[in-house]
Amino acid sequence: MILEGKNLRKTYGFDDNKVDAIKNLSIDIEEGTFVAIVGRSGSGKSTLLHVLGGLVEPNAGEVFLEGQSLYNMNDDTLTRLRRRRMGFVFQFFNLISTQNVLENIVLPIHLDNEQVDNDYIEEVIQLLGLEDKKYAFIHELSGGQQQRVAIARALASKPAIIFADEPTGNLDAKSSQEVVDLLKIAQRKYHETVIMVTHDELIASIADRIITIEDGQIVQDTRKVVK
Ligand SMILES: Nc1ncnc2c1ncn2[C@@H]1O[C@H](COP(=O)(O)OP(=O)(O)OP(=O)(O)O)[C@@H](O)[C@H]1O
Repeated sequence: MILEGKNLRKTYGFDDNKVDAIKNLSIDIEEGTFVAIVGRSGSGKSTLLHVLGGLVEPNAGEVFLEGQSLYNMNDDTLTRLRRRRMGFVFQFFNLISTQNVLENIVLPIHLDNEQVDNDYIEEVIQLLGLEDKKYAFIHELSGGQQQRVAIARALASKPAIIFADEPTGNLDAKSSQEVVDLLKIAQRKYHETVIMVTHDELIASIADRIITIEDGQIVQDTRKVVK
C-alpha cells in the first residue's frame, strides 16, 4: 500500500459546537490507482483528504505514506516529505500571481533546493498543453489553463501521490472534463497514485475506485473491474 489511514478521527470545535468530521475511518490506497472520494457537502471528504495529505493532524489514528508515519515526524520533515512525495491540486488553483507559468511549475523544486529535471518538466508542460503559455502570467490564463498549471506543478517533483480537492469545482463542464482527463493521462503515463475529492458523479466516474463518505465514515467502496 502506498497510503494507509488507520482509525482516523478528526473533530472540530468544542462542546456544543463539536463536529466529528471523520469518525474512526480506515483506508488503504494501492499504488497507481486513481481514487475518487465522493459524498454530500459536509460529509467529511476534504477533511479526509487533508488528513491523508499531511495537512490536518487527526485527533486519533495514523497515516502512513510509503510506510512512513506522517504525524510522528517533526513539522520540517513533514513539510519536506510533502514537497517531495506529494502533489496538491486545489479548487482555487493556489498559484502565485507574480510568477509566470514555468516559475509556478518548478516552485516546489526550488523551495527544496533540488535540481530541476528540465527534460521532464518540458514533457509535462507539453502533456498538459501549456507549451504556448510557459511565460504567461497566471492572470492571463483561463480557469482550465490555471488548473493545468497546478497539475503540472503537482507533477513537477515526481511525487508518489497527488491529492486533488475538488479540482473541477471552479470550472465549467468542458474545462472540468479536460482537467480530469489530463489527471487520468498523467496517472497512466507516470504511474501516479491520485486521490481526488469531488461531488460530481460524472467526474468521479473516471476513477478506478470510488469511495463514498457519509457522516465521516466510508459507506461504499467500489472498484472498477479491470478489463
Ligand atoms: N476548519 C473547520 N472548523 C470547524 N468545522 C469544520 C472545519 N472544516 C470542516 N468542518 C466541518 O466538518 C464537517 C466536514 O467538512 P468537510 O469540509 O470535510 O466536508 P466536505 O464533504 O468536504 O464538504 P464540501 O463538499 O461542502 O466541501 C462539516 O460539518 C464542516 O462544517
